[in-house]
Amino acid sequence: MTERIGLIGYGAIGEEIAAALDRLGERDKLVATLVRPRRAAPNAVHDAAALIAARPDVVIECAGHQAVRDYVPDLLAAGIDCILSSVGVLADAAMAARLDQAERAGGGRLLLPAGAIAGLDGLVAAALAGIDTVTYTSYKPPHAWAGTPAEQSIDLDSPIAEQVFFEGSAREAAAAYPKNANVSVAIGLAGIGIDRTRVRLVSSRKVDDPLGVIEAAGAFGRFRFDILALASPANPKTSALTGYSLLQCARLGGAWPIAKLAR
Ligand SMILES: NC(=O)C1=CN([C@@H]2O[C@H](COP(=O)(O)OP(=O)(O)OC[C@H]3O[C@@H](n4cnc5c(N)ncnc54)[C@H](O)[C@@H]3O)[C@@H](O)[C@H]2O)C=CC1
Ligand SMILES: O=C([O-])CC(=O)C(=O)O
Repeated sequence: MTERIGLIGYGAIGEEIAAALDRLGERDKLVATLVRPRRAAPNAVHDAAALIAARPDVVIECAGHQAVRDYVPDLLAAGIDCILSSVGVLADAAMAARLDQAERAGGGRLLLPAGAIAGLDGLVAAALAGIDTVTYTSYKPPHAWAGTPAEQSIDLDSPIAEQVFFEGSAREAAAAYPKNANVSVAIGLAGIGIDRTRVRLVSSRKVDDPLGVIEAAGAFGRFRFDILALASPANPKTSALTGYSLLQCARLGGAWPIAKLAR
């Protein structure tokens, strides 16, 4: 079991992880939290060097795509395993190559857990058996899409029950919606790739919390996963399940359904 955990970011997910460690009686495992100056957090540090100096076995990133770019290559190069929430950053091929290179140079593993969704194990198995199509549809209430490019496509205040405002590949979804479509890339990497995985993003008045639907079909048969995961109380964009997926990945030393198995 992992004894020393570091965090990058102390927002909705970071606070949920710290609270879960408290409930488990494992708070001492949180050896450093990388936050912006003046942000209070358990064992707060403010740069990658200080995080590395705290000697975590594993670091959980829950801060966003830019934080991955800024810190994760150095951590991997220092031999530290990194668990990403912001899996969508791998939609940027140059960044994915940089992370691969840092892994090879330093020995730290880049771990990509299921986050807000479920079913990666089925996708990984089906990828071997043969999958023809994978579609991920993300339904979130209108306010969860505020501050995203959805505002340029649709009127979020409209009384229309459901508005599909994006249809495209997982790569396109993750690049355009970095705070809402990270799981598209986890699904893509587990299954038929991020360019062949289709994504639909929907502003829906029929749900109060994020509803993710994964549908896959092929030589293996077909399956459908519906995940109605309650939104984090602190962030309507984020399913509260996410932090627990990241934390279990850390606690189990990376032995958790991870998208990267299939790459
Ligand atoms: N894989 C998945 O299933 C999901 C992934 N995510 C990812 O997790 C990220 C975090 O989500 P939440 O906790 O809900 O967001 P949040 O906005 O509540 O918290 C993010 C925190 O990170 C901090 N932060 C940002 N850049 C930083 C930096 N460079 N250094 C230190 N701190 C920094 C912010 O100040 C904020 O406190 C999202 O941006 C998204 O990329 C979110 C939901 C699901
Ligand atoms: O939490 C969710 O429902 C999914 C999400 O935001 C993401 O994939 O970035």
